[in-house]
Amino acid sequence: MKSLAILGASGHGKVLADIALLNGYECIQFFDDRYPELKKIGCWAVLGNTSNLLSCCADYSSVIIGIGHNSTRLRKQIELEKVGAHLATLVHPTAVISTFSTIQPGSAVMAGAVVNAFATVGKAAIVNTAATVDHDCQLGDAIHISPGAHLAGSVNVGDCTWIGIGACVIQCLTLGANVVVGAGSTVINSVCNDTTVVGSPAKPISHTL
Ligand SMILES: CC(=O)SCCNC(=O)CCNC(=O)[C@H](O)C(C)(C)COP(=O)(O)OP(=O)(O)OC[C@H]1O[C@@H](n2cnc3c(N)ncnc32)[C@H](O)[C@@H]1OP(=O)(O)O
Repeated sequence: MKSLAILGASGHGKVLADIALLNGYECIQFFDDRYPELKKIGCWAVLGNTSNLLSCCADYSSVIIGIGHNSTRLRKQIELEKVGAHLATLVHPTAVISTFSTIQPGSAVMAGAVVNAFATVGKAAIVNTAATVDHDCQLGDAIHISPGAHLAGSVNVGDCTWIGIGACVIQCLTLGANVVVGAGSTVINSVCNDTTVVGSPAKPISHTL
C-alpha cells in the first residue's frame, strides 16, 4: 500500500493530500508542530510533530512538506532528507508536464498547471493551480509560482522566490533568490536577490518578507 506522510497540516497540505489520493496513495497521514493540540485536519489524522516524523519516516513510502512558507518548507525537507526519507513529487492529473522538463523531489504541481519543454523545477517547489512555466525556465529550490501566475520562456528564478497570484514575468529575465513578486504584478526587468516588487510594471518596494 502506498503511504504518504505530509508535514504541515495547512491548506496547502490539504491540497497535497487531495493530489496524493489521485496519485494512488491509499494511506495519508499528517504531522504538524501544533501536535498534540492539533490532531485532525479535514478527514486526516495528525499523528505527531516534526521530531516524531523524523523518527518514523521510513514507515512511509514517501513524505512531502505541506508548508507554504518557502524557506521553512526547504529547511524541513533538508531535515527529512538527512534521515533518508523518500520525498514525493506530486503532480495533479490535469497538469501538463513536458517529458523534456524535470521536477525535483518534494515538489508539487497543482491542477491545470503547465510546465513546458526544457523547463527545470528545483526541489520543494510549488507550481500552483493553473500557473504556467514556459520553455527553458530554470526554477530553483523551494520556489512558489502562485495560482494563475505565468512565466514566459527562459526565465530564471532563484531559490525561495515567491511569484504572487496572477503575476506575469516576461521572457529571459532573472529573478534572484528570496524575491517576492506581488499579486497581479507584471515583471519586465530582472530582480535582485531579497527584493519585493509590485505593480505593472513591477517596481521594488522598500521591505522584504
Ligand atoms: C493558494 C494560495 O492561496 S497561494 C497564495 C497567493 N497569495 C499571493 O500571491 C499574495 C501575494 N502577496 C502580495 O501581493 C503582498 O501584497 C506583498 C507580499 C507583495 C506585499 O505584502 P506586504 O509586505 O504586507 O506589503 P503591504 O501590504 O504593506 O504593501 C506595501 C505597499 O505595496 C503595495 N502593494 C502590495 N502588494 C501589491 C500588489 N500585489 N500590487 C500592487 N501594489 C501592491 C501596497 O499598496 C503598499 O503601498 P503603499 O506603501 O503605497 O501603501
